[in-house]
Parts: sequence; C-alpha cells; structure tokens
Amino acid sequence: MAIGEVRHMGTAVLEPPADQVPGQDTERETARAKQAVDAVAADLVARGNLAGGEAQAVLEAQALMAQDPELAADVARRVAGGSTAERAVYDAFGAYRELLAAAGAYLAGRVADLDDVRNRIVARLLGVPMPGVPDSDEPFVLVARDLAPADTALLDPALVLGFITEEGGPTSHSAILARALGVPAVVALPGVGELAEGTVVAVDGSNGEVTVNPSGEQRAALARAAEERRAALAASTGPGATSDGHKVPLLANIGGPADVAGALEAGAEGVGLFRTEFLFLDDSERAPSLETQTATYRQVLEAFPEGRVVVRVLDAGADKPLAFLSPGEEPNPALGVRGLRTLLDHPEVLDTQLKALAAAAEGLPVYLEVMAPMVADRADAKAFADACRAAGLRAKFGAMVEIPSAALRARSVLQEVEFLSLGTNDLAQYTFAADRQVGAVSRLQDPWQPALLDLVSLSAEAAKAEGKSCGVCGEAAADPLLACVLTGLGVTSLSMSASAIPYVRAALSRHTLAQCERAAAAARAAESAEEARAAAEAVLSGE
Ligand SMILES: C=C(OP(=O)(O)O)C(=O)O
Ligand SMILES: [Mg+2]
Repeated sequence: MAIGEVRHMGTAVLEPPADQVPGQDTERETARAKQAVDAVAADLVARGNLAGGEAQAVLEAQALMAQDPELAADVARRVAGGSTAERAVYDAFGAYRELLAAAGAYLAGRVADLDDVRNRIVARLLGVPMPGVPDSDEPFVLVARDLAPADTALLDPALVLGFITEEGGPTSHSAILARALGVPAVVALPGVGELAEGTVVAVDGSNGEVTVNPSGEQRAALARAAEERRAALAASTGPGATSDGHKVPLLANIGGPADVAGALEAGAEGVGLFRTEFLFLDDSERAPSLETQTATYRQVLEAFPEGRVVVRVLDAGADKPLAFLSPGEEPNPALGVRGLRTLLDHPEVLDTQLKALAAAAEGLPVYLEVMAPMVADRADAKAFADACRAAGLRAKFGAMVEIPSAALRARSVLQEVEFLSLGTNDLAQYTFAADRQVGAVSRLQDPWQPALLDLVSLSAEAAKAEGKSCGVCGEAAADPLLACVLTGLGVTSLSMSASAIPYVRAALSRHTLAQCERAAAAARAAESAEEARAAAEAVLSGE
C-alpha cells in the first residue's frame, strides 16, 4: 500500500521537425542515426544487466527491436530521400508501429515497447532528456498509460512508491515485473491518465483499489491496515503451512540465476517455475548451446540443495515469440503453434534442453522436476514424457495445465506424467477467450472467476485420485486470499514471485485447512469474480 502524489510518465511523443537536409549531408545523417540506434541498444542491454532476471531478457528483446535490420534499411532509405536522422527514425518507427497496431490486439503490447525505443532514439538524436520515469527528489506514485519494460525494470522502489496504469492486464509483463519488484501496482484502470499531476492517491496493490484524495481518516485506516500487514509478515517465517499444520510448499517463480538470491531471501522452499525461455532471448537465430544451458541450469540447481526445482522447458510463441522457432504469420498466435507444440516441431531443441538439464543435475542432491507448457491432452503428455526418457533425464516429468482440455481430462494426462502445475495465466486466457495482453478484456483474466476455480478443482481432485501432486505457478498463487482458496481446492504447492511469498505465508498461517476448504466452496458457489472474492473473504475473516 502506498500514499503519495501523482507524477505522470513522460509519454509525449517527441516529434522532430520535418526539415530536409542537402545531399552532401546524407552520409553524416546515416552515421548519426546508426550511432544513436547502437547507443540506445547498448543502454537497454546495460539496464538489463543491472536489472537481471526476467527484466533483463525483456530489455534485451527491446534492444534487438532497436537494431532490427528492416527498420535500419527504412531509416537509411528515408535519410537518402533528404530526411534528418531524427525525422527518418521517427517516420520509420511510425510506419512499423502502424503495421503492428493494424496486426490486431495481440500485438498491442508490443506497440508500447516500440514507442519507447523510438522515443529513446529520437531523444538521443535531439539531445533532449530521455522520456520515461519523471525526475523527482520526492517519492511519488507513477501514473502511465502503460509501462515499457525498460522503465519498470529500473523503477527505484525508494522513489516510486507505487504505480497505476491505464492499460495492461493482471498477467501482462508490466504486472509480473512489478510484482517481482515488490511495489504496489494497479493495472488496467481506465481514466487514471486524467488525474492532475500532484493529486494525492492511495494505491492498494493487495486489492487493486485506488483512493483519490483520501481523507485524514481514510489515510489513518489505510496506514493501520498496512502496518498490521507488515507486522503479520514479520511474524511469519518457515515453511508454508495452514495454522493446523497442513503443509503447502511455497516456491519461487524465476527467470534465471539472477532471481535466485531474491528467492532464497524470501524463504522460498524451492523453485516452482523456472521460465527457461528468457535464456533463449539472447540470440534470435539459434538456441543456446548444450554447454551454455547446462552451466545456467546448474547455477540454479546448486542453489537449492535438498530442495525442489521445477524447470519448464521452452515456452516459445504468442506472448514469448522467438524468431527461429515461431512459425510465420498466424491469425491467432495464442491459439497457434506455441509451447510444447513448438518443441514437438523442433525435437532437436527439446532434446538439447533435456540433455542439458540431465547434465546440470548430475551429482547434485536436488529434486529436479521438468514440465511442459501448453499440454492439451494425453498424447501431448506422452510425447513429452517420451522425449524426457529418450534424453536420459532422471527427474519427475510433469504437465502444465494451461488449456481447459487438460484440466477436464486431468486423470488421462496423469497416466503419462507424475505431476500437474496449473498455469492460471494461460488457463484464464483460454477459458475465457481473453487475450492476456489486452487490457480491454482484463475483467475476464481475473483468476477469481468461478469457472477458473472449477478447473483448478477438477485438476487438483484428479491428482489426488492418482496420488500425484498438483501445484499452481500462475499469478493466482501470489494473491494471499486466493492462495488460501487454492489450498482449499486441494492444490499441493504454490509458486510465485519471491516478493509475494511472505504475504502468502502469513495468510496461510492464519487459517486452518478446513477454513480454506469452506472459503473455496463459497468462492465456487459465487456467480462472479467479485462475489467469489467477497465470499472467500467473508469465510476467512469469520463473518
Ligand atoms: C505460469 C504461466 O506461464 P507464463 O505466465 O510464463 O505463460 C501461466 O500461464 O500461468
Ligand atoms: Mg503460460
């Protein structure tokens, strides 16, 4: 929870004058453009190195965007036609932006990243300050249309008390990175851009509420609630469990070795989701070598002796495109060849990854579990388990439940694998036909939707009947109240951004398993996400 004055993100597009330059200056302007592009790309990579983890991969992807050869050719063509370097960059990126925007809602998220890159290059060429997070010596609440990964990654939690965005959904990149940072954030709040600079707001990241000009009384109540939460956090330590001792291991979601320290600090009992695709974003042409992958995986596995580490094999496509693997144009990339489907089309990539994991775990006392994203049915689960066996991998093999079919027929999927892990971000996307990158449909991405809870329950019950485990590794697990409901639905472990672990641990430790079960039943009996949340809250607060 944060209270502070609103500062708006500097999103104004810098439009350079459309001056013409004489022919003899073409060479100089071309060189200036190239220099600015390279400097901005280097800056993004440097920011990535500073930020580490998932943010690093996102920033590096943006650096690649800046240096896209087709964009460079368009800039050169415009300079040859008499444009200044800054105008050529502005126009070339503008044309590309229109293409992206016209390509449909799916690419809308990418437009914000592209605009950010364009603004950075143009600002550099004009010699004006970079647009982005406002300069301020006083802490403030940042308000933006959407946040580019470059800005979210470097937000200084000492200055940025919290942030509010108009666009983006609860499972968009910005929200996931904010959670990793541990600052309160509210996303997809229409109209917030109209708040006057300097307005005092209270941002409650735990329930998504923003109070404008809170009264003294409201402020005091909010501060009291925040203080109570802090005290509860400080008091909760040790492994995750309900107050009557029902164990629910609390695991961390990580993007690579850089996230390990934060996970350990938060008391993670292991890793429940290692998103390996971030390792693959470095090179748009090919997969990292067996050796590079082995070394990276080993760094993570070494950090959790006697712990559990669940590695997800490459999840390329849709919101995580990889040029060398993702198929060409698809009308609906989220419904196309992605996740396990991509790997089954490129068995050599899957085989190298599994062999690297086998080599990395060699001789280590870690409990390695490997799972496939986007498993639709038993045939998918079998193809993945066969590939694991063929690679000589000694680990538990599992399937992510991200497609409703896998939840509906979870027992059949479990004939082939040893565990399930619910990816609630994609499960919501596919259950409600609501693209997770589109703010306009964020109501439907709410993991409190009773239909989603039904699918969680089906999966957890199937796992119980088969004597196997069923965790949750989507963003749903990071919501303390929902974590209690998921536990009540029979989920056996919860994996989340490290910063959420203390909150979830504290919430679980306040309730018995039976209370969690009652809250789960009440939530499932509701007719909407809001009702489900209120019903669970009422049960758990003893109303
Ligand atoms: C954990 C998940 O995977 P990702 O967010 O990486 O798609 C999910 O879909 O819930
Ligand atoms: Mg997913």
